[in-house]
Amino acid sequence: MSNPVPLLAARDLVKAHGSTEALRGASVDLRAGEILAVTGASGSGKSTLLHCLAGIVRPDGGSVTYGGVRLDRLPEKRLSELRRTEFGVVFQFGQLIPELTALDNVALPLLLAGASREDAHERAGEWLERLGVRGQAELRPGGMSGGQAQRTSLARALVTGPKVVFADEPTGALDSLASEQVMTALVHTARESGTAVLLITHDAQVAAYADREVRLSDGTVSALEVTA
Ligand SMILES: Nc1ncnc2c1ncn2[C@@H]1O[C@H](COP(=O)(O)OP(=O)(O)OP(=O)(O)O)[C@@H](O)[C@H]1O
Repeated sequence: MSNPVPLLAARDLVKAHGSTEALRGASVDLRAGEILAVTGASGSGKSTLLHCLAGIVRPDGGSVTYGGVRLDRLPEKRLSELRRTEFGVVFQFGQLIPELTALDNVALPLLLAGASREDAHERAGEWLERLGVRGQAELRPGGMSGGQAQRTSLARALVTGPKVVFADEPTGALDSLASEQVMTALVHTARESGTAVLLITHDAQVAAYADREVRLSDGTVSALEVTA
């Protein structure tokens, strides 16, 4: 393997939601630039694993290490800064801001990071172009198709140049054609920019876009397959 040291590593993660043990000792590695699919039945702990890896929730036990830094031990302020600069996130229902145009949605993370309005809009436009939705730049999310909205969400996740994109069922609400377009755009842009992707899906056709697949079962990683 050219990249033996993982960029992001979870070891023996334990996380409970009330009395439900969502993770019971899950371990997974994500290497720089790789696309990793996390599959498993509903309720097997996929979203909880993503939330722990992305530093959105802290595990009850085990460790999450990113580039040698223990994420699970970082103070909240440093953790949120790291999330903002190193990570991008896409959810099943894009979660774009409904009042803003596609261009403004994608420009927002840059504006929050201190970019000028002109620069943010220029870069946002470039990313919409790369994801094939430049023509929708002035539309609000309500006026777009599901696939266009998801590609806009991908542009927003990628615009800051993250090292990792976390995608939780990004095609879960799309038909198969839109799903294919979103996955093609995600894989192409991630490869081009060297971004690693942790992709949660229950769809085998979507998982087939990944370099590797790990399967969760009852909160532990039960199988590891090389798909490409
Ligand atoms: N906030 C929460 N409060 C209570 N229970 C929760 C919460 N989040 C998750 N759970 C429970 O934890 C377990 C794992 O949930 P998780 O969402 O991580 O699984 P999943 O594999 O992503 O499921 P799905 O494919 O249905 O989204 C499930 O039993 C779920 O009901």
